[in-house]
Amino acid sequence: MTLIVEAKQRLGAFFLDAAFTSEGGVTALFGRSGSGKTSLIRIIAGLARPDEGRVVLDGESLTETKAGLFVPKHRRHFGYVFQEARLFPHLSVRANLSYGRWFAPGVARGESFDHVVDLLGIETLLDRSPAKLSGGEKQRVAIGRALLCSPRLLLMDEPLAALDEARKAEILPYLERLRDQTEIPIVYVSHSIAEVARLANKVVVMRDGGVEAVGPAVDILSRASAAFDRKEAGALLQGIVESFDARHHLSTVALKSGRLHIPGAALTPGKPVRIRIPSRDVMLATARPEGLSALNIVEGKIEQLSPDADGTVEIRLDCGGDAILSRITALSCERLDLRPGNTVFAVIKTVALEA
Ligand SMILES: Nc1ncnc2c1ncn2[C@@H]1O[C@H](COP(=O)(O)OP(=O)(O)OP(=O)(O)O)[C@@H](O)[C@H]1O
Repeated sequence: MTLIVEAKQRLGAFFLDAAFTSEGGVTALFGRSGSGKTSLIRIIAGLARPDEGRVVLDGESLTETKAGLFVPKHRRHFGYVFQEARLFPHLSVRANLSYGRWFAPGVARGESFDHVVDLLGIETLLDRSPAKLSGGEKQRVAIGRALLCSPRLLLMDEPLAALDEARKAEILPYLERLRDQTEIPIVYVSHSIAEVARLANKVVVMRDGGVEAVGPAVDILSRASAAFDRKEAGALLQGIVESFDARHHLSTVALKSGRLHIPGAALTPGKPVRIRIPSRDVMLATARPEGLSALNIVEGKIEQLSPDADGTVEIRLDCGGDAILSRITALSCERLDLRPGNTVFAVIKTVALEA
């Protein structure tokens, strides 16, 4: 699967000028509110025509302004999931799901009804009406309906934004299954680092209508960027579960830089996992600390210091090939006399497991 997107469009005072390609999996369009994510996904969907540009899926041009070509939305055979589930209130869940089938092209390979119901865990909801579903359940049904249209591409615009944290946590594993168990490529719009860190293979960072950065999730999310919410910024690392200590409820995950101990869920040894370390939860020490309750202390070399106007500094460490970010005050940075090339010890307070 190859998707090529190039678009220039003037929208009032806003100018969208963005391009990216996707090779399948989940491609996240990530950026702050107003950066142009929805405008770009509307162009991919065929809901809007760019002033200049093209959308090409597997060699087939769907939008090609130079040639005056524009395939309308309903003939693109894409699936859509929006922030609000938009189910038909007068139809049961089953009828809502079956509705999608009407729009599936006759010869489409398609997911079977039973498989989609199973994938999304909605079997017990089939005879209910949408009014009797929670927000998370409605959204799972909306995803099911989109899947049953046998889409060539699934476009998801902030599908979790309207849900509270508990509902988000409930639905994320289903999105992971969707990514891992179907071959449908997904373009996923979000401004949440946690969601993108968990789901995306590739990340396109949008800023002021343009593409600020594009690349594998693990690389992009570990970079300092103005597009990231300060509270959420941090490093994303890839590791393998080594062991689980049932007595202490602690998993050990092997990274390039060593091992991290992660409290909570029992993880299966051998399983690849993604780990996110928020930069504000990483303290630095110039000597290996002793007598500290923190379980995770990693040695690294300072690669880069990026001071901010608010009196803090983001420090990027190279820890044996893994990048770890730390945000500390400019005063601490001065007192410790931190400079590029120095060896330091990162004291990690929290580690979030993303998959
Ligand atoms: N039809 C339009 N006319 C004028 N301005 C527009 C139009 N559509 C979008 N804009 C402007 O373009 C900018 C980008 O909007 P867009 O909805 O693409 O951003 P976004 O990144 O999806 O934001 P959010 O995360 O808040 O949904 C905004 O400043 C918006 O006001």
